[in-house]
Amino acid sequence: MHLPPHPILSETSIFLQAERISVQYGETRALKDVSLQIPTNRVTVLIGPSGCGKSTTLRCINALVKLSSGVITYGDESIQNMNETELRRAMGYAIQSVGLMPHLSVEENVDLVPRLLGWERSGRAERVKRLLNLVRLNPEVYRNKYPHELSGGEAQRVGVARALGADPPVLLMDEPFGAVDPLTREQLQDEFIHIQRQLKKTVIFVTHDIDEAIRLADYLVIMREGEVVQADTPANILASPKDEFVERFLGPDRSLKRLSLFTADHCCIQKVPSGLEEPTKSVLPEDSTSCYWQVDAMGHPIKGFMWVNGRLVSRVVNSASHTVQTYSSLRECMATILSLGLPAAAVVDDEGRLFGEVRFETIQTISIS
Ligand SMILES: Nc1ncnc2c1ncn2[C@@H]1O[C@H](COP(=O)(O)OP(=O)(O)OP(=O)(O)O)[C@@H](O)[C@H]1O
Repeated sequence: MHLPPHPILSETSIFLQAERISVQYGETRALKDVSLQIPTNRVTVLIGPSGCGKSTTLRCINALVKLSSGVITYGDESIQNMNETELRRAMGYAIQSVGLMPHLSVEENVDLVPRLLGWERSGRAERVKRLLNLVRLNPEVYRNKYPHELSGGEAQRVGVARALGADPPVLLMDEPFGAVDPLTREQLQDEFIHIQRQLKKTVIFVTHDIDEAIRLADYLVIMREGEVVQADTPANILASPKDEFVERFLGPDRSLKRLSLFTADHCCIQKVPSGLEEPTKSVLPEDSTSCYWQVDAMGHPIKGFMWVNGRLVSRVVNSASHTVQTYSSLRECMATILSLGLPAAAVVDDEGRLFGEVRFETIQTISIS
């Protein structure tokens, strides 16, 4: 390979790589001598302006497009030489338009690849249930629905569950969260991070959205006109964009974007003043950069307290939009802090119980460091 070794590439094994691949569609050279190494068990995000060759790269990896030259290898084998069953076992594919079979129920859609691979029927129903739970769709509610009965976000979730159907080590995702509103998109990103922490797949993810890319990528590949312009960790790219094109592509708010690189658990403080009762003066010093969190009997936050001009003032924090998860980005933490006007955001666990807090002061230090 002629690519310089890269830290993220040397700390993970490389199983999948493209070596000098080109693709010609008639007069159009969609890919020009692209070399890429995909870090195993990490998320690689391909991004670049429309028509730069992102989807073509993904389709080459899935052997849906014929290479004009070059080779893609998976382990020791050329993708081109793998048969359909081998490919299906190795790679799950989720796309923007979801591509669910309209005449099949949710269960049948998720079960599609395991069934085609001839897996035992007995274990498959259980697997569908587990996958639907994983993408946060209640199997009892959704199993027998048909695609036309789903919202855009629900359909995308089913698409992801289907791509995970046969438990492939590699997941190819082409704008999988493209066709939904920004709030649902953010929710799907959160869930994706949550799932990836558990499953640790080798993911190749195509997106148009630079914020999504920075948030999800371990390894970010910026493409332009059929070529790779820069491939590195998002932190390195934000710190040193290679040229003016990359700089323009990242946009002017690079320090704010850096906050998307970290999640709440990165700087969450767990021992924070909290209790079932409203606070007394003594539990929270007047110059505190922390909050006192009042919780209910289950440990769910109800109110956050802070000092304002010598008075303890409270804000209601009893809904998901008032709190953040351990895997929420610091950018989301910042938004929550600003919208509530508290010095910190309450971090909750999967059951919605108080886990700790992320302080404005800490975020500020990270954003300028
Ligand atoms: N089937 C095809 N036949 C002819 N040209 C194609 C075909 N598919 C893609 N192209 C061309 O190849 C180039 C790369 O397309 P590709 O879809 O890979 O880009 P992209 O970066 O994924 O774009 P977008 O972000 O708009 O989805 C474009 O110029 C496109 O017009």
